[in-house]
Amino acid sequence: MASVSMCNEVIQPPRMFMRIPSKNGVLLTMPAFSESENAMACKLVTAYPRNVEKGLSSIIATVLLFDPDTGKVSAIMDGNEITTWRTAAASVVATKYLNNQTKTLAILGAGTQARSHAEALDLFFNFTQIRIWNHRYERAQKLASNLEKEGKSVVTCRNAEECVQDADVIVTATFSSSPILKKDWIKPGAHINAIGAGISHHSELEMELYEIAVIYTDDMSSAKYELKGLLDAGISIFGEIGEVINGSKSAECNKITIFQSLGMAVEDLVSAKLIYEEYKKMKK
Ligand SMILES: NC(=O)C1=CN([C@@H]2O[C@H](COP(=O)(O)OP(=O)(O)OC[C@H]3O[C@@H](n4cnc5c(N)ncnc54)[C@H](O)[C@@H]3O)[C@@H](O)[C@H]2O)C=CC1
Ligand SMILES: O=C([O-])C1=[NH+]CCC1
Repeated sequence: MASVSMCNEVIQPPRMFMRIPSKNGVLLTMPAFSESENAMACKLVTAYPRNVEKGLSSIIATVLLFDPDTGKVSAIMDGNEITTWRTAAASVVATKYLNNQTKTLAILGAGTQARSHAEALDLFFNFTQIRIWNHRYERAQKLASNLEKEGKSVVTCRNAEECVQDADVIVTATFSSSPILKKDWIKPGAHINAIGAGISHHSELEMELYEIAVIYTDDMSSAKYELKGLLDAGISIFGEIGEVINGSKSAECNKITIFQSLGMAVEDLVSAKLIYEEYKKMKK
């Protein structure tokens, strides 16, 4: 039986993955309950990297919000925007605690998460420069031109090494199943938000980088399953971002830090509850 992340007030079992190899897709079910919010939800989210060729999002999510007192469904809502922004919001928090230099932001990837990370991180840290690399260069150019319309200073790079050189904060947000970020390219003290994945959550960064960095994650009980590849290779996860926030773990800002984001159901839960409450106010 899988262990359940159950602090005093949140119940969040490890999510279920149903892989569909013939379609190169995966369906995840992500339930959570919060005592203090008196809220219960379950996100259903699919990841189909090849959807891009069909003009669809590669991540498609739906959130069911329940009345926690009866178990009755109170709302079914689109979960794409929730997933897009709550993931970037978690990276903003990680960056705030794990980095004290925020001049240059480098983003590897140019899809939905790359965009939300550029916007959310820049809103909070006001970078001097944002650099973008993507394996399809035209997509990097397209994202850069959209961000420039919002008045941001953006540079596109032809290779990932050039993009991350001397960067203070790095985001990886791709479907790459082989490393796109290497240890030797990164300056001491840089902070990495590792968001994306191919087959496993930790495929975007080379193993040597994990070996020298201090690794944080969002949920240790999920990490036992979803970061098994790292743990089996003898690499340890230093702690949760929440433990840095509550002071029980240190923020090793002078070292290379990695926030290995998995995505938590409780993030979707609180976002969905907020949206539902705003919706009810509007209907009055
Ligand atoms: N940690 C979390 O909570 C979340 C993680 N994700 C992950 O973030 C990643 C990006 O998601 P989205 O931005 O929604 O997808 P997207 O499809 O909008 O963007 C994907 C990006 O990866 C690039 N890419 C695709 N295959 C690649 C390859 N083999 N090598 C290098 N680059 C490649 C694409 O060109 C594009 O720039 C995915 O791995 C997804 O599973 C998504 C949502 C939440
Ligand atoms: O937390 C999340 O929603 C996801 N994590 C990886 C793909 C979608």
